[in-house]
Amino acid sequence: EVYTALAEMEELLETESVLITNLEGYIRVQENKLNFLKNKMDEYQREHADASSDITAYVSNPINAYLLTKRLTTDWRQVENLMEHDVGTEFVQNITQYRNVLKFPSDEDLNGAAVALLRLQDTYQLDTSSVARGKLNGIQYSTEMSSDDCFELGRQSYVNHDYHHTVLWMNEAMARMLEEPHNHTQSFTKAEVLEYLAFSTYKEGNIESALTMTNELLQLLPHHERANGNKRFYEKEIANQEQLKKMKGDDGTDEMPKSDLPVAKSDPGVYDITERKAYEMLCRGELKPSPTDLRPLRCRYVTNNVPFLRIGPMKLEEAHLDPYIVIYHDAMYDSEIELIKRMARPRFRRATVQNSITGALETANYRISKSAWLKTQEDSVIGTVVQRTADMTGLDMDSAEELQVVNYGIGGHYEPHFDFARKEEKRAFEGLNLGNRIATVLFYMSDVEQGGATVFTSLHAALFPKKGTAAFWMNLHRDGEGDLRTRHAACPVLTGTKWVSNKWIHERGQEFRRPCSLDEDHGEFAI
Ligand SMILES: O=C(O)CCC(=O)C(=O)O
Ligand SMILES: [Fe+2]
Repeated sequence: EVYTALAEMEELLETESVLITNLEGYIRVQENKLNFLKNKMDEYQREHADASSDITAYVSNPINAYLLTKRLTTDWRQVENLMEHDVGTEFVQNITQYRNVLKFPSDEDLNGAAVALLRLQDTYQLDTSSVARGKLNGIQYSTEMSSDDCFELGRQSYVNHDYHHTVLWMNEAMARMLEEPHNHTQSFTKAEVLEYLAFSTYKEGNIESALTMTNELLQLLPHHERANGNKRFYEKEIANQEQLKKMKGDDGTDEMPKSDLPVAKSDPGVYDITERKAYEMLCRGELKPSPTDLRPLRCRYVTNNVPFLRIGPMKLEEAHLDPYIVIYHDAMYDSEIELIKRMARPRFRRATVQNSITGALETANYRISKSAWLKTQEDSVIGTVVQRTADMTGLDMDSAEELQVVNYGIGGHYEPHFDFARKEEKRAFEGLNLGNRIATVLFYMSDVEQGGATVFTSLHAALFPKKGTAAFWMNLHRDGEGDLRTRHAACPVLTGTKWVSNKWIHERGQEFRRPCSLDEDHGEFAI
């Protein structure tokens, strides 16, 4: 599928350009054909008018008699042939051939792109009408959605049983339809929107509104069979509910739906929010560290006792103290980034996750991106980057995985996860025999216009991508146990594109560089 990475979406524009040229050609030959026929018709009309003014005189002239006969035989045959001849066949055939060579999105892609847009809408709390007007998080972009686009997004949501978004987008389609009364290319009717709206509103639990909309639909189409059936059903449901209320002696003053969700006891802003909420708030930049959290964080030049770094020390910025998370600046140069992207592009595959029970690699909606692996030996530039990673971390690279290059497409994200394998994930890294993933180095290979932060859901820390920087943290405590506080996620990309590379370093070979210890002391490691 193409929607999972922006790099592949670019190819779709090439496809579109070929299709436009083809359509232009088709329209041109159709126009030529129609122009020819129109000229013929004018000629016939002219002669015919002449003849009609004095029919007897006209046919008594032998030349006219001949010409009339000719017009209705060979000339007319030519017209008929042309009418019959489908000048478009060649162009339609072209399209069929393009399908084999050009990249075309599938229905699955359309669904993926729609779901991604809705995910962005939820995560960044974007209001429907702003999105439809091309405004994302307060920034106005040039694209707007037509009523048809809104309707299609509502329909996709409906197909996915996502009634919440169906209602939002069908309402928007309706509002836009009323604003564009002279739109002749609209592919849907008011009655259709009402049907989607009524049913989804019912599914969302509002039967009264569903009934009102169904009645409105029936005013337009009184014999609509399904709507009539639904109307009876909604009326019966409402009657049943009233009956139930009466039986319970409910006086109607307590209409709030009850919930048996636990009620937060302590500060709800900090402790009782679910991880999902924290994730989304971090992505929106709403959960910021307090000044007391920030005060001890420092920036400095480091040499890590590496001779090479003594000549050119690296810029280190502390992002979190315990667990220690640092950002290295200028960790990857633009020329290296360009080469790495170029090498990765042709090898992109949808990123997979490991099934914790079977150990099998599979795709999942909670990780949407494309990735490729680059070996250290493939190019001296990769070798340089890996050596720099060794210098930055003080860790041995022999046990590290290959460089994983990742590109996120529309709404691409990776929900909260650990990079290390937990005890129950016995089959993780099976066969490697290198131990668990002791550390992560995450290179940012692009700026991201909006969204795309890496967020640590239990630390409430967010790292916003900056091209050329690299984040580094240890995933394991000194006793080898996974550090649960390193749980992190990649927020959906709202606008722009996001490229990162992961270098995952394993336990083997680090015995002397990061000696283990029985206590789970997670003090600063050697850098
Ligand atoms: O892209 C990011 O910001 C984080 C990616 C990540 O956590 C991963 O690939 O394991
Ligand atoms: Fe990760």
